[in-house]
Amino acid sequence: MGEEMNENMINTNGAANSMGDVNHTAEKTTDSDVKYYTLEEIKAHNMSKDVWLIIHDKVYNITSFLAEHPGGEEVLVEQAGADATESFEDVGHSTDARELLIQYYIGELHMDDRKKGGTKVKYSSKCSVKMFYNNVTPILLMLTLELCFINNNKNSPTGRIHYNRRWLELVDHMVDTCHSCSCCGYHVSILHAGAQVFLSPEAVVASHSFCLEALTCLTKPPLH
Ligand code: HEM
Repeated sequence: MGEEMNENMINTNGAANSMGDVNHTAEKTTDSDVKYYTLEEIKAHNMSKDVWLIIHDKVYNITSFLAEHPGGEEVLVEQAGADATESFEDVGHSTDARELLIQYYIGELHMDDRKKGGTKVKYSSKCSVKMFYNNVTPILLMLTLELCFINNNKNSPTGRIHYNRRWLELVDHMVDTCHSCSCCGYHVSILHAGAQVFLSPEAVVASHSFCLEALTCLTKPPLH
């Protein structure tokens, strides 16, 4: 069975990590009742009606979630009793998916079975390039839009107000869809009109459609 945490063990509770991981243990247990499971114990729960997974050194009993998983039961059963960190992160699960995890949390992977340096997923250069383009492209697009608009409408105050309204809607939308990056928790911040807006790749991707919408809107004559 799981081993109670002793005083010499490192407490991983409450530590915000760079993976955008949800902090479960602080909500579910106190320091003294964190359960530690060995890899051997976890491996035993590898059947389609009994599935435990390790994600970022945390142990989840997801048996009751199998049928609800939007990505299907099969992918979860394939990972049963093992470390699913990499597959979980590869899919690029949303913040909602990460929050869902909380209710299935049962404990921590035993310290002796943890990989040195933690289970940080190494991102391929392809992923970094994708993240760079996801984050930088819409910002450049928005700046270009703004410059074009200022250039074309400098003599039209109504046009400027119209544009500002679109811009604010755009910013609001980004705030609404603010997430930490589903693969590494990375945030990008931009400063606009005194308000700090946090962008994640997901929010940025969402903003693409808004940028295009704004572009369409700006190409129409401003409302008078
Ligand atoms: C046990 C923890 C897991 C939870 C709570 C979870 C939750 C979710 C949720 C809520 C979604 C809907 C999309 C989203 O919100 O991101 C999803 C989609 C998906 N998940 Fe999971 N998931 C888990 C583990 C995994 C694992 C280990 C794999 C891979 C082996 C996986 C593969 C997928 C796939 C392929 C999709 C569909 C993505 C798509 O259609 O865009 N999931 N999951």
